Parts: sequence; structure tokens; C-alpha cells
Amino acid sequence: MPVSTAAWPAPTATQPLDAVVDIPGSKSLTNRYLVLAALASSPTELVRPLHSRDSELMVAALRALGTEVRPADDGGPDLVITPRPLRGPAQVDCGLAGTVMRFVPALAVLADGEVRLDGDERARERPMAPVVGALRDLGARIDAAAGLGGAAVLPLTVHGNGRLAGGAVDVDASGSSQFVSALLLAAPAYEGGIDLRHTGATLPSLPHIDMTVALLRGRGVAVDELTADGGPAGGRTGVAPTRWRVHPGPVAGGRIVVEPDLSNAGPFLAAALAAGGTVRVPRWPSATTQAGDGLRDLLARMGATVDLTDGVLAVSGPADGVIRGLDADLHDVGELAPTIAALCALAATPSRLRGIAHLRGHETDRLAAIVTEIGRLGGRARETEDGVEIEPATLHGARVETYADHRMATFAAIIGLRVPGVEIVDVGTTAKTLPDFTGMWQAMLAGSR
Ligand SMILES: O=C(O)C1=C[C@@H](OP(=O)(O)O)[C@@H](O)[C@H](O)C1
Ligand SMILES: C=C(OP(=O)(O)O)C(=O)O
Repeated sequence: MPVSTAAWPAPTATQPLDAVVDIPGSKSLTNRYLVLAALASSPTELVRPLHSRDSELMVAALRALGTEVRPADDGGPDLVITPRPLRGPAQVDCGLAGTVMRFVPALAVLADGEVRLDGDERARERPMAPVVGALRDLGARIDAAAGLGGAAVLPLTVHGNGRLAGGAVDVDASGSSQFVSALLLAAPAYEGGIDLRHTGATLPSLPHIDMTVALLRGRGVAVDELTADGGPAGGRTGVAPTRWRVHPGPVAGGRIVVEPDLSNAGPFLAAALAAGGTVRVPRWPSATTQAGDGLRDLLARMGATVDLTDGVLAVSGPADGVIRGLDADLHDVGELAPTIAALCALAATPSRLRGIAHLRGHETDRLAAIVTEIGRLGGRARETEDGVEIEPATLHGARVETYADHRMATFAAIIGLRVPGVEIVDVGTTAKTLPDFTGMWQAMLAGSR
């Protein structure tokens, strides 16, 4: 991937914000709906899907496997997906998208023919072994490159013959919830479905697995959420599941409206704390499985006033402008960590973000990136075994590195609202999930949208 060396001067806020920001569709929802649409028994119409690098990579992957994906008849941004028999030979570019590199192999095992998957340089380092190992255990033939300690990584070649036995399998998903989601999403099309048991000590990002289960059920697939010994879990039981059974059967098509990406709303809502004033995000769902909904509580704990009325989330910065430090376990919502860390760097009291060791396997090693870049800005941060600690400090401008990580770019933009002279290297990396980030950011400052 070309890395631009031109740095973007992050705008400083000169007055309190008063903006309405319309956030594009959720990455996690869009890419799940696309996978399910490819397996469905009838066409799917996706209304307001995300159009970004990660979702375009998923669309291209599905097309490479034979699925028809086209714009809706009105030529607008909506998509119509018509399932076709999955087939190789195919080449799939995963870019740096965790959803593509983990979800597509689980689908590619159902293709008749060879499917080769590769991605950006950093994608070749992101953990893949649990999903590759599980697919092999379920009957797939996969050749994978060997990474650290011989673990399977991209590039890999899936030798499919149009079917997979499926059945019982153990997976250590302590490195990423996406290993579980990948296997569950494709499992209705496996002959025996799947009975997946998570064996690791911890399981990050459980809301993302809940999202997978909710979407499968929404498409008519039977899913059991269980404890390791087969007892009931999930939903109203209040017990976190560690085992999931997906029954084989048809996946329904139909019309689906995609929720806005609540995690991508994060930097804009955080801006209200950094700059003062109020930012409103319309179409905030009243009930959702998106991790980004956790922002309401986290931002309130940092001093914001948060109000959700008639589907509009309004976040206002503290009246005295003082951001409170935060001690929080972000294990379930690790995706929000860079955004929260930016506010912690501006806070008046110390912060401790815990439960996020798995962020070392994200787009970059996010714990190292957060600590390094806060240091570069004159702040004080240190890495712990499972997170970061951030102390109050007077920050100064700097050229902030982003490591091909969209959330490190938005992290720097939040700090830049208060700290003059912040320049963001390769701000274009935000196109991973939010192609018009700089335009939206400037419009927010102008209070126009
Ligand atoms: O399934 C998904 O859509 C995601 C799951 C999470 O991954 P991890 O479990 O690896 O944190 C999250 O951080 C990522 O942004 C999206
Ligand atoms: C971890 C993230 O992405 P990915 O889907 O590539 O894992 C993220 O968007 O914060």
C-alpha cells in the first residue's frame, strides 16, 4: 500500500462546537451482512452500507468468489447482492481488514476451486492461526505462510471442493473475537453446522460475537449460546457464552438498513470534550450490538453530558472544559481505545486503560503506538501488560505517525483540536473505514453538518 509522507495539519478548535455529524454505515455490520448475503437463498438489498476500503475489499472478495454485487437500481450507494455458487480460482486482497482476512477464508472453504488470500505487509503479521487451524480441523485443505513461531499467517491458499463437513471444533480466540465470528458466519452452510468451543483464557470484544449471533438469527439461522459444559448462556441469562452451536440451514435474504458506525462516531463525539460545545449524531440506534454504544458511558465518565433523545445522540463537553481521567476495562470495546486514549492524554487526572492486550494484533501494535505518539506530543504514557497508563501533561505540537492505522489518525486529530501544531502523517489511512474523514472533521468545526 502506498504510504503518503505528506502530513495533514490537524485543525485546532477556535470556538465551542455546535455540529450535527451524519456517520456512514458500520464496518462490522456491513461486512457481516455481505458475507451472509453471499450465503443466502435469495438476494439481499443493503441500505446505507459503508463504502470504505474495508467494505470495498469485502465486496471485491465476494465478487472474486462469484457472488453478484451491484449498486441498487437508482444508482445510489445501496447495494444488491445476489448469491451464486461460490467458486475459484480466485485471488482475494484482504488489505489490512481483519474482517476480510478472517471472515473470507471461512467462506472460501465452500468454493469449488482454489482461493488465494493476501493483504498489506502488516496484514501478514496479524494473527490468523486459530481460524486456519479450526477450518483444517473441520475438513478444509489450506496452505498458509508461516509467521512467528511457525503460526499460520497470510498469504494462504484455500483448496475448496464446494463443501465442508463442519462439526465440533475448539478455538483459542483470546487474540481476536473475529476468529469466532468468521466461523459462525459461514457455519449455516457447513454440512454439520458448527459447535465451536472457545478454549483461551480470555475472550475480547464479546459484543462483536453477539453481533454475529444476532445477525445470523435475524437471517433465520438457529444459534445456541452455551457455557463450556453446554448450559444456557447469552441473552437474558447474564452468563457470557464460550461455546456456540450454529445449525446448518438456509440464510434468508431481504432488505436490511445498516446502522451508522458508532465506533467511527467516537472521534466526533470525543471532539465535544476536547473542544467544548455539542456534537450530535443522528440515527443512533436505541438497541444495538455495536461496541461503539459503549461511548455513551465512557464519555459521561470523562465529564461529558450525554443525551439520547429521539434517535439523536448529543454529547456536550464539560462546562469547565476539564476532561476527567478514566480507569476502565476496555476488553469488550477495545476498538474504542485509541479514541479514549486521546481524551486521556488531554485529561486533568491520570488514566488507566485495561484488558486490551489483544490490541497488539490490531492494524498496528496499538498499545505501543499510543504510548509512542503521546510521548512525541510531550505527554506521559506507559505500556502495561494489558493496556496503557496515561498521566496529565502539557502537550505540544508534533508530527504524529499513524502506522497505517485509521484510529491512530483520528486519535491525533482529537488531540489537535486543543494542541496547536499537530500534523498527521498519512491521514488518508482513515479511508479504511471513513474515506471522507478530513472533510467531515472540517465540516464539524464549521458546524455545518
Ligand atoms: O468482528 C468485528 O467486526 C470486529 C471485532 C473486533 O476485533 P478484535 O476482537 O480483534 O478486537 C474489533 O476490534 C474490530 O474492529 C471489528
Ligand atoms: C481493529 C480494527 O479493525 P479490523 O477489523 O481490521 O480488525 C478497528 O477497526 O479498530
